[in-house]
Amino acid sequence: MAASGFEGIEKRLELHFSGDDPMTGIGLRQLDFQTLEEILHAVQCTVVSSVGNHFFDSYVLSESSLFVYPHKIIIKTCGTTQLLKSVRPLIHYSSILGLSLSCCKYSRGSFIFPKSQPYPHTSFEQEVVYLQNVLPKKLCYKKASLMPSKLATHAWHVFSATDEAHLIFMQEPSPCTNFTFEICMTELDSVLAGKFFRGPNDGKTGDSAGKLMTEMTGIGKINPRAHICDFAFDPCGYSMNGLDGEKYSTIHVTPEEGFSYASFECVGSVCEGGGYIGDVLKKVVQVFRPGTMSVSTTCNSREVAARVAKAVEQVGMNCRSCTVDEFPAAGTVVFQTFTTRRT
Ligand SMILES: C[S@+](CC[C@H](N)C(=O)[O-])C[C@H]1O[C@@H](n2cnc3c(N)ncnc32)[C@H](O)[C@@H]1O
Repeated sequence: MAASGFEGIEKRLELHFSGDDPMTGIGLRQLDFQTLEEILHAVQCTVVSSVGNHFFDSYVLSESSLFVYPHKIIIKTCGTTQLLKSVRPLIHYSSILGLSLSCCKYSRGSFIFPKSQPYPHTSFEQEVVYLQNVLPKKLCYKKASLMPSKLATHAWHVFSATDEAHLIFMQEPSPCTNFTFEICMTELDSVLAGKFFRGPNDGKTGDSAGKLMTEMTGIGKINPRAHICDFAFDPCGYSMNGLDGEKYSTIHVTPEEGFSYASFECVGSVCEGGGYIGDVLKKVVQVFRPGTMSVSTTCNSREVAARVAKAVEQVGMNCRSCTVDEFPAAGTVVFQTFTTRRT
């Protein structure tokens, strides 16, 4: 941990691969555990728990989460991890499976302790230069953007790069557009944050203490359909991955006073309807009651972001800013910030 405190803000990397995989159809899921551990070693984190379903494998990490789909990998890490150091080994090991990188998306919020970040994460400029050096030249449609907000300490950093084939594939119309929410919450309600501390010598494992926190905090009710893989750190801290068919969700909590932070991320479909999206957001706000929250929505339609503002305002938060930008292959990113309404 940095001398100042634990850096909860995650870095998030999503890589898409193309290539024929006639033998197995499971693509990247063929990467064995030892290979994944080697890749994570470069990032400076380890696996603490894992579970998979028919569609993907999910891993809770010492610093956040990893999701492995046949042609897509998502790694989210916090603390002082060096997430971008996973790109080179992932390109290498996927090529052995006959897969080649076709799209890269990198995003993160503003670090709480930016001076504690190691290379290549000391600045967004450095991260972008690093990515441009390691990515194959065919990912030539690229863009880096810092999306500001009215809150001086909250900006959203996004980089995306794609090859032509993936760009064309992403532009094909689809009846049910998918979206991704990346939610960052700070200044958590201290009573609610207290539920993510373990008692001294509680006699529980990380798994059993995690299960209890999932139940006691209401996290288990956010998506009752999801199969949850949870883990409680000692003396405090919590991570979970939710698996609902091919959709994942993930929550990470740093409950310490002074730098408390929680994140929620999920994928969904606009066809699920405004009611479902609003219901999920309201439940998330009620689990943590944050002072400040940012919601980054990645989608090909702007309609979802309007539903976000409506739902979050109904649970006592005011929208302070909304920034919109377009990225090749990633689509439209809408970055909204909210603060608790003072009564
Ligand atoms: C890994 S979790 C969740 C990280 C997540 N990005 C977040 O802050 O929302 C981090 C919390 O677990 C605590 N923790 C306890 N032991 C830890 C360990 N061995 N590795 C990482 N975090 C640990 C940290 O102090 C912090 O409160």
